[in-house]
Amino acid sequence: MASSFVPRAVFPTLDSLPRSYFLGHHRAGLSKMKTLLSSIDLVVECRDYRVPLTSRNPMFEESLAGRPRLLVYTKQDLGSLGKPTDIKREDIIRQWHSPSPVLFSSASSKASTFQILQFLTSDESRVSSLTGSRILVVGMPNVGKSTLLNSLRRLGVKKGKAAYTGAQPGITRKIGTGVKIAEGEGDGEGVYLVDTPGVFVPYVPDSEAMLRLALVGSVKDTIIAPETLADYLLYHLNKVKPSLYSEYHNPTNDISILLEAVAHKTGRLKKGGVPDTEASALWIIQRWRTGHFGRFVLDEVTEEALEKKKAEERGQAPSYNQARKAVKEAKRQKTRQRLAETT
Ligand SMILES: Nc1nc2c(ncn2[C@@H]2O[C@H](COP(=O)(O)OP(=O)(O)OP(=O)(O)O)[C@@H](O)[C@H]2O)c(=O)[nH]1
Repeated sequence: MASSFVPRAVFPTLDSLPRSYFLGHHRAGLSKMKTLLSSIDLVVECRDYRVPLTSRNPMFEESLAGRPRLLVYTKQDLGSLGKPTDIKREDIIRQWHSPSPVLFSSASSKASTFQILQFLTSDESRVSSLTGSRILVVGMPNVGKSTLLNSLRRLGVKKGKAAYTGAQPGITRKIGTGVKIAEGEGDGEGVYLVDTPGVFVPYVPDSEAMLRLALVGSVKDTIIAPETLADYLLYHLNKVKPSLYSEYHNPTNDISILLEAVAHKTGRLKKGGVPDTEASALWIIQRWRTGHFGRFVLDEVTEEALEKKKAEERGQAPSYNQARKAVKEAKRQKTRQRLAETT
């Protein structure tokens, strides 16, 4: 019976999970951003609303310091129901970034795009009178940078799509030349947005943080087994409201039971009617990413959690080299372990 169901209190630590997804084009993108900085008036850093703490990439703060920053929390529609708890969370996020301004956006909300456009076009002091204003849009992979750019352009200069978007990370590979999102007074003037490739954090401190980033789509779906990711989603669904998947099964902590039920109900079956659990896992994950199976935040955003996160960052934010060393050491350990198991 549903009333006797007890969700898992913790998700197990998965030591074998990769902790890095820092690719060649991430590093190249970041270096190019640094070289552009002198011609940039403002940095818009996009973060995913569903992982406000986990999606912080310290490399943006380090590499792009010295320029004013606007924080835009994207995909608000996937994490907020507009309830008092959501509004409280947004207040905490604003306080966290103060004095940098913070705005929240949903691709489907013209009002949120309008608010961002107003901000980007209103501060006269940022606009250089000869070249117009140049704004760099940065963020983790798949956070919605290109979508935001297109929405701003549509609203600001009534023009169509200028940047490719897609459900998997890594669609934008190169830094663009600048897309006009608002007209200026003279020739060549206006507000220009420069789209950039998403850059992943060099090292993810724990397996749960990696699962969160993978669940929101910052990591390609081939990096973590879909069943593992679906299990992590189930852990959250059960914490939020197990009835979110009642169409498929009664509350359960066993992902294989849920995946089999989904496979049968949606026809994801292999030869001989065997449930295709991998395809079912991918389907559940995709459905959640598009707002089905509930709209909620994966990070715990409370004043205490924020203080804890800040203390952790002060104490142990690893440099890129330290992170690489840690990844290499983890790989070495794995190889040693494998060798020991085979001898
Ligand atoms: N529901 C919802 N989906 C969004 C929103 N913004 C973007 N998306 C979706 O998120 C996915 C990624 O969007 P992109 O704009 O391609 O992300 P990006 O940050 O440019 O990605 P990279 O190319 O990896 O840098 C797409 O499937 C978008 O449709 C939003 O506000 N709400």
